[in-house]
Amino acid sequence: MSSFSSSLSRPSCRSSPTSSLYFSNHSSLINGDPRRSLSFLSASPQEEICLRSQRKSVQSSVVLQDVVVVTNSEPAEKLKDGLLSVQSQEADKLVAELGGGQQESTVSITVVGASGDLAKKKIFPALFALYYEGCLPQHFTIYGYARSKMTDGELRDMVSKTLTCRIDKRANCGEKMEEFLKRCFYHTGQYDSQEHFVALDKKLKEHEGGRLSNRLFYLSIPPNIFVDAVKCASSSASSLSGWTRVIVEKPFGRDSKTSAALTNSLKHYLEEDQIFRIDHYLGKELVENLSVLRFSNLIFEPLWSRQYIQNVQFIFSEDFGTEGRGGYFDHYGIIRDIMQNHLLQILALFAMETPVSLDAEDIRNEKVKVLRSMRPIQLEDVVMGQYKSTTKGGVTYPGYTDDKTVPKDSLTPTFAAAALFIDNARWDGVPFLMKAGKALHTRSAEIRVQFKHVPGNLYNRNSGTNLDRTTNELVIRVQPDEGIYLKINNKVPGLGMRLDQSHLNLLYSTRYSKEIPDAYERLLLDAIEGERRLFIRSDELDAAWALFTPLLEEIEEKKMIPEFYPYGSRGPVGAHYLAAKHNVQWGDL
Ligand SMILES: NC(=O)C1=CN([C@@H]2O[C@H](COP(=O)(O)OP(=O)(O)OC[C@H]3O[C@@H](n4cnc5c(N)ncnc54)[C@H](OP(=O)(O)O)[C@@H]3O)[C@@H](O)[C@H]2O)C=CC1
Ligand SMILES: O=C1O[C@H](COP(=O)(O)O)[C@@H](O)[C@H](O)[C@H]1O
Repeated sequence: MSSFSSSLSRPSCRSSPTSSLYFSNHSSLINGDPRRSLSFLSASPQEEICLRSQRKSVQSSVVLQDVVVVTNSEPAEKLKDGLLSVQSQEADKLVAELGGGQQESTVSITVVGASGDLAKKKIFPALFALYYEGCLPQHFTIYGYARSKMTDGELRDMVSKTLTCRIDKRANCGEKMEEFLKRCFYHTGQYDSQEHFVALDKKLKEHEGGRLSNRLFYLSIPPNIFVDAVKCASSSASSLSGWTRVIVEKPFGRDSKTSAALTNSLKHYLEEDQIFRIDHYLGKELVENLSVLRFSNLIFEPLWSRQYIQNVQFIFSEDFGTEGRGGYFDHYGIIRDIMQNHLLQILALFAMETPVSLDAEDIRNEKVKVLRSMRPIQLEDVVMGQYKSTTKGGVTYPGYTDDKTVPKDSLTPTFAAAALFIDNARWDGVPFLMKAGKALHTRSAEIRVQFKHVPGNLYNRNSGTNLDRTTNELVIRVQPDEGIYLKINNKVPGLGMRLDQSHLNLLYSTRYSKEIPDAYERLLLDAIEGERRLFIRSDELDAAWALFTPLLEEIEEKKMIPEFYPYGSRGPVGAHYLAAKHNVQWGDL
């Protein structure tokens, strides 16, 4: 099976010891010096070094058992035979020399809100996975920061309970966990205390040991304290020698006004390029693959328009309720929690024009353009629901308002469906339907592209009476059971002429033996590398809020009452009427 790479490709960080040459074009420059380039790299099995330079500058990758550094002063043929191989522990020194005596660097990652749910569930496990894969730099330290009193040992205990190894990554996993935990520390502090951040800064400096310091702060805290934490981190714990970046978790405000206020406050302390607004759906494998599917397969891009596509559906469903997050959720609701960010981001990637390049700014420019071409959502194109308690098989499932943190008379929607339109030449008149809900019958996220009917189809009479059932549909299943399939009409084998609909099916678990990395791994690594492509730029955020704010205000002003649906059902029937109004049938029925 062949595999290939591009300048955006990320070779698996710690390549397994092998002598294969993947590809090499010797074009990356060290310190911009056109006479010298860096090909690289791998780690020895004993000591991992993930020598990963900016992907913009490194385009070649030679993977060998030892760390390998080559310069393009050698002709290509000679490089293959005469690679300069060094012991892994010497690699940094050598690279520093090649880089003109550049200082060794270190990355300190501070998880602000380390005692919380997201930190435990996602951030520490993702950092460990990156460490296991050899993707973290040689010199790195992880600090947990929160108000809860904890020792380093207690943090390590807490974190160790969350770490797992992938099924295909069992070798030395226990050892790796131990090594990783030794790099994790904890600092107790208030989020608005300069003094506490000064103390953190002091500890970070001790670990950095005089190396060039790069610092990443992950704000895993409630949004009302984002600005306090950013203020303290930037004034008292910024790096003085390297970069300082801040990952901000959603929600980025509740509407255009509050989002703009948050952006302004953040920009008071940080430059836009220091702010990494995370939308973890952009880090999901199948969402990353959307552009690959579309732009690297000739068969799809020509069909990607109103000429062939009848409608597109973005569907998110969870088979559990707000469980434990009712307090947060009630203030936001499903439209802000899922549609305005996760589903809209996927829609923008789906519908944007071809970017000039894969550069972050080129992609984000196209996303902004398509978002700004969209019509603000009309209330009559929205259906809302809220789950109610139900008893099934002797088990009673709670309703949304049974959650103690939710007001009994809450009108917050836990389900919504909406029809959106893009007023540009490519998509004029094509309904983009979104559906998102909690406490439904299943957990899934998918994109469904329903194509138009075949004009004058010769085989209509062999396909049954319902023409809608014979349209082609491309399904991108984001989760679970990641896969892509295309529904096609096919002749049922036999002497007669009968057609049925079958699937051309790319199921990831059967095609690829590798386990799929969690979205947070990709995004954390991108933030460490300064790759902004999958993070939300402030103008994208403005455009996203501009679409939803008038609708949200109207819903709140009019105190719209959501339709009730039983926990574990398929959601309110109103969603079907909405689809029918736009001549669409939901594909997930
Ligand atoms: N959990 C999830 O699945 C997801 C979360 N997010 C977002 O990520 C961020 C973190 O989420 P999550 O971990 O669930 O949040 P938590 O509610 O668990 O809060 C994280 C930490 O912040 C501190 N904290 C909580 N409330 C307050 C408060 N009122 N004032 C000061 N400090 C407080 C607590 O630490 P201590 O008391 O020790 O200081 C807590 O452990 C939030 O912005 C959330 O919206 C986004 C997507 C999914
Ligand atoms: O951002 C959020 O996402 C989760 C769903 O994420 P997933 O990766 O598990 O699909 C959702 O449960 C939560 O309400 C929302 O805030």
